[in-house]
Amino acid sequence: MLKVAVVGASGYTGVELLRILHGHPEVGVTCVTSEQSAGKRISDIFPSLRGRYDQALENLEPVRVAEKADLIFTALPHKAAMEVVPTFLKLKKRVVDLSADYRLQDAGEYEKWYEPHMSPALLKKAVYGIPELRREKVAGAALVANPGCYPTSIVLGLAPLLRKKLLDPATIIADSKSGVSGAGRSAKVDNLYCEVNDGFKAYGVGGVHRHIPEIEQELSLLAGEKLTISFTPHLVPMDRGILSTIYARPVKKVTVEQLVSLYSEFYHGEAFVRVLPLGQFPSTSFVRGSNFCDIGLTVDQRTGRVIVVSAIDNLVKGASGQAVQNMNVMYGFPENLGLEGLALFP
Ligand SMILES: NC(=O)C1=CN([C@@H]2O[C@H](COP(=O)(O)OP(=O)(O)OC[C@H]3O[C@@H](n4cnc5c(N)ncnc54)[C@H](OP(=O)(O)O)[C@@H]3O)[C@@H](O)[C@H]2O)C=CC1
Ligand SMILES: CC(=O)N[C@@H](CCC(=O)OP(=O)(O)O)C(=O)O
Repeated sequence: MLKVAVVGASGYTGVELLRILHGHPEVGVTCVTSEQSAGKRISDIFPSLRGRYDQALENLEPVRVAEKADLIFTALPHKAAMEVVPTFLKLKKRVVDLSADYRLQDAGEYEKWYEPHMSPALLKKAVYGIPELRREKVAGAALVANPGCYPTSIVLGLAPLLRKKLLDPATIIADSKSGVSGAGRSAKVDNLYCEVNDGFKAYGVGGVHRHIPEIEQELSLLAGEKLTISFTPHLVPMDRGILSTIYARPVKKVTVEQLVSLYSEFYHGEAFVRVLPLGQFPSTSFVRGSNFCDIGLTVDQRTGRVIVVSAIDNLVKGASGQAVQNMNVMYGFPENLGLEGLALFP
């Protein structure tokens, strides 16, 4: 039995990890932490866990956490994660970090978009964990940087076209919409019911969202050249889900049939990427609660642009499901263990 700790278990991605790990036959959760609710039972905060996870939330004391677990999921805000991850690694524990702290390879970029990095040497050692694209490196990693939710939907959405160098890399526009759980569980006026329930808004407009360097890093690696993108996130009145609509100009004429066959081949054998048949496009409802990324494809006949629509659940393939998928790869478990049975809502 692999002993795991969920650090930040009182947050949305933390409780989603518990939901998923409950169905994982190889894992026992030996430690859960919280900042404000230490001492309370986790099932008092999330009553759906009653009878399954009733243990007390602990304060985050890294050495104590490390004593109790072999693998630690850090489901903390950025900065809080890099305050503890180096200690876990020093104590020879493996870490899947759900925050943004180890996703960028370049400390200067991290400082530009976030703040000065506290353990820049670890940026080179961390593996950006999209298993479909980097399975072997994930398998041997001590520290996996679990990707952001928007980046997951965009990187999986563009990987086949970029690897085959079929896109003009200067023409990519990604327009993404997220449910409100993407902003986390802590109280913020912008996320109150009356602020979000009856409207649909863009935010981070004009190339300022902190996921931009992460998306550009990964797309540039796929393309084999440095590229920039236009990215605009939107907040939608729903709990969960991300839908990204991505536009780009192909370098040569491509048909819809060719696109569907390119993607079907690229993702052949992947448990969690579903390329939809010609003429079909995903909805966030298709992937709700599951670890799937659904992708629909077409070519705009008037402009010649390729259009990719990808849908994920931000808390599952966009966070905790992908984290468990990474864990499965790291420990040699079947990659879909504990993930296959997640609800398929009709
Ligand atoms: N929500 C999403 O869809 C996604 C989130 N992520 C990333 O995953 C991480 C977790 O996100 P999410 O679960 O949404 O966040 P939440 O705000 O819902 O939860 C954060 C958790 O961290 C704890 N915490 C906060 N600050 C500290 C601190 N200084 N020391 C110790 N514990 C602390 C909180 O405890 P308490 O409850 O006591 O405040 C809570 O358990 C973030 O980095 C986020 O950006 C990544 C992909 C998707
Ligand atoms: C709706 C919403 O607010 N979403 C968050 C992204 C959540 C996320 O996954 O970001 P990190 O993992 O990189 O922290 C945002 O736009 O900041």
